[in-house]
Amino acid sequence: MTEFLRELPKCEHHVHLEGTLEPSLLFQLAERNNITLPSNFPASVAACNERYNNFADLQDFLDHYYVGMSVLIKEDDFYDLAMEYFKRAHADGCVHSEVFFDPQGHVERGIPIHTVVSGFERACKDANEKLGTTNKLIMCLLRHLPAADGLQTIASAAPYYQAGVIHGLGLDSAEKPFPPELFTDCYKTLKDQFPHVNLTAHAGEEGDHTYVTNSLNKLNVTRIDHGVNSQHSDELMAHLAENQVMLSLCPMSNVKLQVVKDVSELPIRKFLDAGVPFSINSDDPAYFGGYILDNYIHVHTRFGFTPKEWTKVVLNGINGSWCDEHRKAELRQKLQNVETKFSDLMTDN
Ligand SMILES: Nc1ncnc2[nH]cnc12
Ligand SMILES: [Zn+2]
Repeated sequence: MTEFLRELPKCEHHVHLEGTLEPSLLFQLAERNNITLPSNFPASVAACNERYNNFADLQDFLDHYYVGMSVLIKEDDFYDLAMEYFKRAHADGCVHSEVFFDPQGHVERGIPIHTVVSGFERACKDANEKLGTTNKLIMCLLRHLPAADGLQTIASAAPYYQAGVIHGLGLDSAEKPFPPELFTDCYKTLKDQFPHVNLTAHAGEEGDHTYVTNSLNKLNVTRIDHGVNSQHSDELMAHLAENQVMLSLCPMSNVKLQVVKDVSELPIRKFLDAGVPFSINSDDPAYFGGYILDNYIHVHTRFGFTPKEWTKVVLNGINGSWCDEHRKAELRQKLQNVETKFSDLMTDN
């Protein structure tokens, strides 16, 4: 079954490039860039891994994550970070990734947005040429910063949206007490300027289901990142299913950040049965102990989806991706090839 899960042409829609910073690369970059980490930062790879098993909640993780990213200084650092992720995801059978990054976390440290985007863009191109994967960049706004800061960030990123280098806008960082409606102007401003831009937002991770509803209604997003708390509103569940609004779920993240004690407590079977589309993602894999395939395996061992159910999940991921129709058709063909290869597994319901 693991081989079947590996070979499925998986799409990842929820991964923060800064969250793919493995401790080994973090220390390597700290040395390369002469960065002294704060004295309370874990001093070794082993100490990092121990710390990563003990996040109290989202904020506790974020406090560490923002310090971790301080080792990223040069264009090559951003390139190396993204390229490591693309190689790792490819080894897991991920064929298409839509990746978040947090420019404000770099610009506020004096790193020009151009340095960040150029490094990531070059990695996207190289991954496409060398690995055959397709990749899209989604810029996120940090919701703990004022919307005015978000508007400035949007203005500074306009050339990259114009050039098609950045494809989407997201909203991340501490969810409570920063509800989506604080960023209505930011989303509207970008969408007015670039009507083809794709919109998403983190919602319903720690915030309740109204964060999901308000992201849909006030920000006009077409996708929701996490969204697990949608389960508490029947009306919202029906809306998500009827309008095929995809949730980008991150099972291992939800355990590490204490949203649930175990993946088995997540409403994944409920979403599947209700026809709410979702994809399975790694969020911040360097911090949460697993990349995309590990997340698939965690879900499989808890929910025992049949191969047919898995192909449905993967098909929903392809359909919910922001790649063009030609690429989607290619990915559907890859999925059919896997179904043929594993036809002896596909006989049940
Ligand atoms: N899981 C998460 N939720 C909100 N913001 C994030 N930034 C990185 N990971 C995040
Ligand atoms: Zn996230």
